[in-house]
Amino acid sequence: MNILDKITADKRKEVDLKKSLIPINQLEQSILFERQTILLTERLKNSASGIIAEHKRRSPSKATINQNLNVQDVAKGYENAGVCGMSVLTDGKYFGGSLDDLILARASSNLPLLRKEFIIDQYQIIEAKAYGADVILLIAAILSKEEIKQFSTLAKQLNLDVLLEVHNEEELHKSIMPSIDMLGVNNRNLKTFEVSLDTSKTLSEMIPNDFVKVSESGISTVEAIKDLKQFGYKGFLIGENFMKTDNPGESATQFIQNLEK
Ligand SMILES: O=C(O)c1ccccc1NCC(=O)[C@H](O)[C@H](O)COP(=O)(O)O
Repeated sequence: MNILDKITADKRKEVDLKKSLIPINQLEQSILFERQTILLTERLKNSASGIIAEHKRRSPSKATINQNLNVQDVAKGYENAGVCGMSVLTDGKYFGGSLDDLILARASSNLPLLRKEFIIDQYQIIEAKAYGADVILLIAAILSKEEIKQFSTLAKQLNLDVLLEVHNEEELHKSIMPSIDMLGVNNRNLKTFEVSLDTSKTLSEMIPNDFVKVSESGISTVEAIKDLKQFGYKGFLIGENFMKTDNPGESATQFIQNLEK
C-alpha cells in the first residue's frame, strides 16, 4: 500500500462519518455558500510571479515542518507578499490541517483559496464551498476518468476553479476535459517522495495550451521558477520553503522581490 492508498482509505472512512453527522443541506446553509468566488485561474494568467503559497504544518515526506504558526497570520502575510493564491491543507491525520484552517484563512484574507484535500466524494466539494474555498484540487491518481468528470462538473456549477493534479502521462491523458481549469504537475513522486522538477518539464509539452499550467512541490529557488516559466508554467505551488521559516509571509515577500528583479 503506498501513501496515497493509505490516505484515501482513511479519507473514505472520514467522509462517510461526516456525511452521517452533517448532511449536505446543512453545508448549503453556510453563508459562505452564496459568496462570490475569486478565480485563481484569472490571477495566474495576469501575474508576473504566479506564486500559490501553501499553509502546511507537516507532511508524510517531511514530518513536522512548522507547528508554531497561526493560520490567520500566515494568510495575511501571504496576501501582503502579493502571492496569487493560498493553498490550505485541510487533511488532519497526515498534514495536521483542518477545515477550521480554511475558514480562518477565508476570514483573514481576500486571496483565492485552494482547498488542498484528497477529494474522493462530491460531499467534500460542497464542504469546500461552505468553508470559503475558491478552488478545489482533484488528484488524477486517486480518481477514475468518470469521477474527474463528475467532480469537476459539480465544482464548475458551484463557481469553483478546478486544479487537476497529475504525476505522469497516463494520468494526464485521462484528465484532459473542458471542466478543468488548471493542470498541475506534481514534482513529488508519492511512492518514493523523491522530488524532480524534470517531471514538470517532461509533461509540459503534452499539456494543451488552453489549460493554465501549474508546477507543484519541491520548488525553493527563484531560478527554478524562471526555468519552469520557459516550459509554459504560470503557477508555482510552494509549501515547505515558506512554511519552514518563522515568518512565511516575509519569506514569500523576499522570494517575490527576488523573482521580480
Ligand atoms: O508533501 C508531501 O509529503 C505529500 C505526501 C503525499 C501526498 C501529498 C503530499 N504533498 C501535497 C502537496 O502537493 C504539497 O504540499 C505541495 O505541492 C507543496 O509542496 P512543497 O513545496 O514541496 O512543500
